Amino acid sequence: MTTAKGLEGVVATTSSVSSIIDGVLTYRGYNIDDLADNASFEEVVYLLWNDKLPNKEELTTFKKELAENASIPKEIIEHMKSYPVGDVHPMAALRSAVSMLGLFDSEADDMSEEANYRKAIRLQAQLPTVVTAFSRIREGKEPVAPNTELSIAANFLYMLTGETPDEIAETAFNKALVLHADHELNASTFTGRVCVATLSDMYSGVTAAIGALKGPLHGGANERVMKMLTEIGELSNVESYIQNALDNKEKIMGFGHRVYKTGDPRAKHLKEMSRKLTTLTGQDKYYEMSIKIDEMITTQKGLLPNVDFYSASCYHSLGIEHDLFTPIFAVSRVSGWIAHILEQYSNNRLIRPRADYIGHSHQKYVPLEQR
Ligand SMILES: CC(=O)SCCNC(=O)CCNC(=O)[C@H](O)C(C)(C)COP(=O)(O)OP(=O)(O)OC[C@H]1O[C@@H](n2cnc3c(N)ncnc32)[C@H](O)[C@@H]1OP(=O)(O)O
Ligand SMILES: O=C([O-])CC(=O)C(=O)O
Repeated sequence: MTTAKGLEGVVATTSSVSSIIDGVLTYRGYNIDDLADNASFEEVVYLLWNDKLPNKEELTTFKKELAENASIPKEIIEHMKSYPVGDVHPMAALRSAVSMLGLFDSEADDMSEEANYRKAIRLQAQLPTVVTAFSRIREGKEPVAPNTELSIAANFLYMLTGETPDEIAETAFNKALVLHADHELNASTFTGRVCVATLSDMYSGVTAAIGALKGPLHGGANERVMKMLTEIGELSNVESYIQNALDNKEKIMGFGHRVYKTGDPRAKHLKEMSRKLTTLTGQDKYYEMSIKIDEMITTQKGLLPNVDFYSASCYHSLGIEHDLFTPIFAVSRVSGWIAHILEQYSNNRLIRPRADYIGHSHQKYVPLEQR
């Protein structure tokens, strides 16, 4: 048996959802650069699930289906109100609420293709509502009901603040959602696929994936990037802060990637968005600090920024609480998780690798009273 620590380089499945080939990311064969510059998030979700871009009529119907399914059961809102104030991370709240959504879905265990598609719509539509409702509840405010006239991007910001966002904010947020939607066999997607490969239900798969995304080596890195920028505080502090972290062999959040060694193609879009948004909102110091960190890490470690690095200053400029950054990742990535879950169901085999046993052997059982 050969072992690959962290399954590095192991090809665990075939997939036609997204690809990373020679550093180029595509969703269903469409280059991410084209999608980021031109597509709505809803178009991308449709593409991921249906293997084709929607025409106008299909998109209108799809958006309507999503809008009509965005409300969440009042019991889930009441449940969120009972969480210990100040102690609950929004990713933990999201993980619990998504699991709970399954309790209120009478089709949760219906594994037919039709029921799975209806659940996909409900999950995609409801995740933004859960995240924004939790954010308001912990601030002592009532959740804002989804507005069926708005796009997913605009609706998220609307439900968060109670105000319809301007075009700049909506466009930027839409682009961020497009860029985060799918990413081949990343850790959370793999987790979701492992879960449903036992023929477990979609809610279990998405709940498991949320748990995997939460970690700082994966989706949780974007919140940590902002923590680092906040701790640094000023451009003049970057050098000593980063040098100290590197000397102490600490990992710098938002840098490095298991697959990309010549750069994450999403980062340039987020870098430009960060430049624009920080300038517009008078927060340019966060962009300047990010550029300086980027230069230092690239020069000293040869590591490049990943999707989580510049997204942090983007979301900060949009006035979003820092611990909501990873839940926002989930609001987008649920589209990719679902595409992979549907692909797994359509050609399933249990995922069960082996472990190379390195523990004790030939141990002799000693009765309790003799130990
Ligand atoms: C959406 C996403 O999930 S993108 C990734 C988000 N995560 C982060 O930004 C967290 C910071 N980055 C990392 O921890 C890593 O680069 C990962 C987890 C993304 C990829 O890791 P792997 O491919 O497993 O590389 P691994 O962690 O083994 O690192 C290899 C070497 O590079 C170093 N390294 C990797 N990333 C970093 C970093 N961000 N800062 C400093 N050193 C780093 C490691 O310390 C290690 O050095 P060593 O060989 O001297 O021990
Ligand atoms: O692919 C990965 O390992 C992590 C990543 O960038 C993502 O999930 O977007």
